[in-house]
Amino acid sequence: METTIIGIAGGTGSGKSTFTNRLKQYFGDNVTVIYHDNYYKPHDDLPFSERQDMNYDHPDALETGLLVRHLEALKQGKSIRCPVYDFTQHTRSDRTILIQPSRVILVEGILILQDERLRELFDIKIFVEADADERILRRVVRDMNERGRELENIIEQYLMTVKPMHYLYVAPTKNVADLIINSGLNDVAFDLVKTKIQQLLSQG
Ligand SMILES: Nc1ncnc2c1ncn2[C@@H]1O[C@H](COP(=O)(O)OP(=O)(O)O)[C@@H](O)[C@H]1O
Ligand SMILES: O=c1ccn([C@@H]2O[C@H](COP(=O)(O)O)[C@@H](O)[C@H]2O)c(=O)[nH]1
Repeated sequence: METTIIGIAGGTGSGKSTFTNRLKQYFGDNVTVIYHDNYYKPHDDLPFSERQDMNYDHPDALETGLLVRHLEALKQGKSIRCPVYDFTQHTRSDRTILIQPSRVILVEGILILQDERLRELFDIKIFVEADADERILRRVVRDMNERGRELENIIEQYLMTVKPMHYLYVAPTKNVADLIINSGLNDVAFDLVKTKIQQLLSQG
């Protein structure tokens, strides 16, 4: 089976999960989704207070080599066990998820287009664009509701690491994207990518 891998990047809060999850909801088991976020390095050897202050927006924070090996295995028709990251604890959980190979694989994450090995594996590279003020506002709401964070901590992390790393490592990757999408809720972009995936699935 041929495999097409689509990378979906964008800054934090840009709407890349929203866009990816909409495709997953539409295609169900015909499409596999892998989140780079699940490949954050584990730090259970450190106390929570130290884990809280780490830079999670630098490429070195992620075990990207493992993701590369997993994508290569999926391309070869092998299943993989994907790690599961726990954002409330800032470390990897004990769980893994069994992921089966499929015709189309979506890979989502802030830094996926920054890594040359991943770029080589992607057949289509998408960047979801959104203004910085909208992204941080969404992140505040999301991190407080879903990731157990407090406002002060979100603001400090944003100014110390998230914002500078975004401009150093994430924003420049817009230039290597095949497609730049204005918002994760963009219906035209959704229809275009949906049609492309339908075409790939019908080719088998
Ligand atoms: N265009 C949009 N308008 C309003 N809210 C949005 C939009 N895109 C995403 N959101 C909301 O913002 C939050 C973060 O979006 P998400 O897709 O998780 O971002 P990312 O995966 O890029 O960090 C979610 O609660 C989502 O529902
Ligand atoms: O332990 C961690 C690991 C990551 N983060 C933050 O997550 C975002 C990336 O996730 P998005 O869903 O794209 O927003 C990244 O900006 C890291 O700062 C974290 O806070 N803690």
